[in-house]
Amino acid sequence: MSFRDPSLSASMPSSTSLGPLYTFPVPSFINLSQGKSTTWLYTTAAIIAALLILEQSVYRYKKGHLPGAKWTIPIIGKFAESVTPTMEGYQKQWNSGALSAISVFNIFIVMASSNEYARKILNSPSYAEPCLVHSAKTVLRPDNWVFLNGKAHLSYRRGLNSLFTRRALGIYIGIQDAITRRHLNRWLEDAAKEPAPKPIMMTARHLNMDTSLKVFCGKHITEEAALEINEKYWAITQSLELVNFPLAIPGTKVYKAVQARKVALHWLELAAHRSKISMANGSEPECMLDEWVQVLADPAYKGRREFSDLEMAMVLFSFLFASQDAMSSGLIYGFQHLADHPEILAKVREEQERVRQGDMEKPVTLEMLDQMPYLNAVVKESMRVKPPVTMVPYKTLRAFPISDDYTVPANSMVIPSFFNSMHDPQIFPEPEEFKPERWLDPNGSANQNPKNYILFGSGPHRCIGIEYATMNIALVLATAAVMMDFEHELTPLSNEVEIIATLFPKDGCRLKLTPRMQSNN
Ligand code: HEM
Repeated sequence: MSFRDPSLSASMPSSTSLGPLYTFPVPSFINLSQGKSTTWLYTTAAIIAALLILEQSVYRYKKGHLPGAKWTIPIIGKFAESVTPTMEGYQKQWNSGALSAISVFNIFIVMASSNEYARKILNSPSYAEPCLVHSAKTVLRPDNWVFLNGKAHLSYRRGLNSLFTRRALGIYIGIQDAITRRHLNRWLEDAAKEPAPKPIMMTARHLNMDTSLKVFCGKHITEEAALEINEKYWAITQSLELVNFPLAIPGTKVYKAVQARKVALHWLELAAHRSKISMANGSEPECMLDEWVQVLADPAYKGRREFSDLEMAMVLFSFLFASQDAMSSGLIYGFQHLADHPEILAKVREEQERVRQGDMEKPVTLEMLDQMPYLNAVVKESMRVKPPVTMVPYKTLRAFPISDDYTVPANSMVIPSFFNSMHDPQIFPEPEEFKPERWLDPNGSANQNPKNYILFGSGPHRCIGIEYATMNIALVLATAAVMMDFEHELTPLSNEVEIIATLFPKDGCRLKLTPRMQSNN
């Protein structure tokens, strides 16, 4: 029934039961109980109609002149689209205007698709703060540091910066190199047994998870623990829908994700405990936890010194949460782009030969990565074409005058979207094309407009793991390029995008892998 149905509003006054003012003589032939139920029926209908009209009026008022549907679907709004999002749907929304409006379950949402507005939201902490998806607080635990804002966030985050210094990255890269080789060798062994092309979706996710866990915890986490976390983590990814069943009751996605988080936190907490013992016994730092414990013990360190095992575990879990899907997406598209562009893969291999001086077994160091500008351009370009994170939900703390003629109401969701910034044809001519060369010219429009490369966000919540993430994707792609040939089996779904928290090729990127003679290109 439409809320605009005139017969409905016409019947409203006579059907309300607001006391003596509206009492009518009831003919004696009408049975009293039937009369009462009819009155209740009309009353309920009137209330519902009033609420529906109110809902529409509030939506129209908040939307103002922004593009977007004139009316919102009663109660659920664009819920159906948010459950099965498509790139085409998002693109339509982004292209409808630099700011556009939608509503889902009466949450008023403003999408900001231009670079200017996206950056403005990310850099206006007094007006808007990150709110992540609805399930994130339950999955991560509300006391996780990522939910801090303002000064408390700033000072907590400052303490964590020491985990991503060049010195720390120098420790991590050795671990990344070893884990990557181990996994890629396993990929090749499996391919030798079953040579047909197979999707790398889950194997690449496993490689990422294993790398992260070993970088974070080193020898303080067992193989069994790492395997168990990897197996259970998929439940967490699946719970990251924009709107989810709100209660974590058995059977729901959020419940399963919470169980997975409990397992992960248990192992990470144990690892923190072991790291503290190991460092107290005078060991050299071998992973992120060790580095953290050592920094805290440094007499020159000025921040808070005491972190319980659980608190450290929650920080590491926040890193897993922030990185697992984004890094996997970046990696899988990296493989797909290289496989689809053999001429670019050949240039990556040329550079590897040169920097590794023919010794393909030599572990990659930070200094070697510095000498691989082409590889870095490949990684940058691959994530520009298919940005793993296309948007981040923020919420307004108060009315936010985002432009001269529009103010986002308080308590709205406001979503900076990154896709259009990174596909702006003025800055990235032929934006859909994979062209690493555009990053090699320091005077080219890509390098001259760094604000458009908004892949990792901007402002106080900008990604803390940028260097770590890019170096890991670079290292895996470079190692794969020298160890194996990968042939992409193109299917009708290869260029279709699946959105599962981040972007993935719908067919999972089906590769045929064969070992490579390492000395030729
Ligand atoms: C390709 C990989 C990655 C992408 C595309 C990515 C992207 C992002 C984006 C867009 C944000 C939100 C920024 C904002 O609101 O302005 C973010 C935040 C964050 N990322 Fe990443 N990220 C990646 C990898 C990582 C890794 C490897 C880590 C940690 C090891 C990490 C840790 C975080 C954390 C902790 C935050 C929240 C920061 C805060 O609130 O202060 N991310 N990331």
